[in-house]
Amino acid sequence: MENMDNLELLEEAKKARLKAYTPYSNFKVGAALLTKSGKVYLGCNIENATYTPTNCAERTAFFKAVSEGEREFEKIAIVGAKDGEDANVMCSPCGVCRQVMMEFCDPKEFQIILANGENTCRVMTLEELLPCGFSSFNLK
Ligand SMILES: O=c1ccn([C@H]2C[C@H](O)[C@@H](CO)O2)c(=O)[nH]1
Ligand SMILES: [Zn+2]
Repeated sequence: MENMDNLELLEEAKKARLKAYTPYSNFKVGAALLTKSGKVYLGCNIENATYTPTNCAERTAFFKAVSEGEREFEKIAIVGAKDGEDANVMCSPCGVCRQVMMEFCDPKEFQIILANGENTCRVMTLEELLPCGFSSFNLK
């Protein structure tokens, strides 16, 4: 699936969203992460009764991929909404997830695909979502 387009990736994110474990917020998120080699890793949010250990969909997808040896990423599609509401509403990644993306992605190249109400999407670079981000380059 090397040339997977943004709408196809969004469809994968919607499938991932069906697996979300959200008994506390009822806000379900799905993410589909495309590697440079063309593989797709899906993630959903996973909540916890003590709240803090909750993992976002985006980080689930990244951690699954990284734990399988992946290090190079092209783009991620994200869909999120309350149960029973339109999942094509724009759900942008939280600050913690943006920082995790910063660890593995070129901020000028990595694309974040957000769905909107018409099921078309807005595409932003990581740099646009996390300007002046801190990364391993700062520690060199
Ligand atoms: O981009 C986002 C924003 C929120 N959440 C999750 C965390 C929590 O389970 C719920 C409400 O914040 O949505 C994500 O997975 N990704
Ligand atoms: Zn997050």
